[in-house]
Amino acid sequence: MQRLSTSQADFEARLKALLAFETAQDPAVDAAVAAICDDVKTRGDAAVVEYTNRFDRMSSANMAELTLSREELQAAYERLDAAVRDALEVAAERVRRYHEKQLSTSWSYEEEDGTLLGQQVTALDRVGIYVPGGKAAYPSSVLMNAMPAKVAGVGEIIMVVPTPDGEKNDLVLAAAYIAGVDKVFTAGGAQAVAALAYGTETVPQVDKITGPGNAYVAAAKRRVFGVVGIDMVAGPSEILVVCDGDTDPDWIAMDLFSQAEHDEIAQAILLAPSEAFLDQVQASIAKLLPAMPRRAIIEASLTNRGALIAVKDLDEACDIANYIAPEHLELSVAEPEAWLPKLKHAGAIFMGRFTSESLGDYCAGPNHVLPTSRTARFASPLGVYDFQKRTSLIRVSEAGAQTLGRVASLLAHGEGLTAHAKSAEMRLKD
Ligand SMILES: NC(=O)c1ccc[n+]([C@@H]2O[C@H](COP(=O)([O-])OP(=O)(O)OC[C@H]3O[C@@H](n4cnc5c(N)ncnc54)[C@H](O)[C@@H]3O)[C@@H](O)[C@H]2O)c1
Ligand SMILES: N[C@H](CO)Cc1c[nH]c[nH+]1
Ligand SMILES: [Zn+2]
Repeated sequence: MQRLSTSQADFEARLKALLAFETAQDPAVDAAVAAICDDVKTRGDAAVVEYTNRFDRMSSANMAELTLSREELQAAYERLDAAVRDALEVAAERVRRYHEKQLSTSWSYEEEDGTLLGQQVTALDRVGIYVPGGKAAYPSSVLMNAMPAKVAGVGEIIMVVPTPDGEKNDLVLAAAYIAGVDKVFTAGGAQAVAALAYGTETVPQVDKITGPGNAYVAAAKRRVFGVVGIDMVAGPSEILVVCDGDTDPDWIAMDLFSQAEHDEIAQAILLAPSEAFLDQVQASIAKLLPAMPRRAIIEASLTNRGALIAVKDLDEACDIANYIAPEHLELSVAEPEAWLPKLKHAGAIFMGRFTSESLGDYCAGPNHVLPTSRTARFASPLGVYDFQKRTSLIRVSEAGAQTLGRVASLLAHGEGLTAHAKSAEMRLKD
């Protein structure tokens, strides 16, 4: 894991190099994904089955073998250990309650002359949710995608999830059952994204695709955008911890591991105003890492995209945090609220020493599908608003047509658009 300091002359260049890890736009990945998407568009189910067999080491004969019914989801739910099932229910309920606050409603207002202006909010008809499953199974991601869609009132939710070696995860299926997912296909990667976007004999075409995934999933979502909507391109997980030096270094080391264990190219960075504290965290990492079951992934991630960075003070840490615009920002400091006004760019901010990022991953309530790769500069967490859309409403009264007609006519003539002008003028009384 790199040790950096903002006092180094080449710090900026080193930080940029650390952040410039963008495999989602790797030309080789893009080329492979383009071929897969075109093939699925042309050959439908047959291509989805072939790619799924190849990449997930399966031997399905047809799409029916990759289709799960609500009954199978229910059976998985019933097989769960009662304590685990309760935990899933608690998480689902907390996620639902949080997202209900995000629900937008239609509005309108009437002007003095009787003209009405407003906005009608409607839910999407059919969405596809991508649940990653290559290196780990993510029941929590089922909830984080499906619950806001449900709260928004989406008509139909189609889920895709890879099941490498054909191993289905009961927690994933049970989460789909709890969240009210309508159909599940056990396929992942670019082929599943393409199937949702273009539709196949078996997979219904959706209006929007949401959910995180690896570089192949990200490239496929970029590619099909326009045919369908997408939420964002959420890539490998990231954590940035800002610590004042007074948190148990073991806690901080484990928080860094928690995101590093997702992927060899996950990002884990610590900013602290004390070299001595960074030494302690480094020692904790060395002590705790050997016992971690996903040690190889964590080690690779910390080597590829990990750093312990010494800063001058917490003010400087906030400036760097804004530049990094991380998916998750842990503020492990005495008074986290005091620093909030300085922080603009992060997918989610975890405030205080007891708020481990992992609580947000599962059950705090806010969504864990968050902008990565510095896109928190302009993007927001997945939410109910991603499953709703807005339509403008305009009802002009006869009186309103007189005042607005004159304005529109002048502007239309200014643009040289005579039909526009006449259309407004014809409604003028004199
Ligand atoms: N931001 C979030 O909310 C969030 C949540 C959970 C996971 N994640 C991230 O999602 C990612 C999940 O990645 P994953 O790999 O575990 O699962 P995944 O489901 O995204 O990808 C697995 C699929 O990738 C495809 N694939 C693999 N190798 C391929 C190849 N050589 N050519 C073509 N296709 C290939 C296969 O079809 C396979 O089914 C991780 O980076 C993790 O950090 C993010
Ligand atoms: N940290 C991931 C988002 O980057 C979400 C997750 C799911 N399970 C565990 N973690
Ligand atoms: Zn996580």
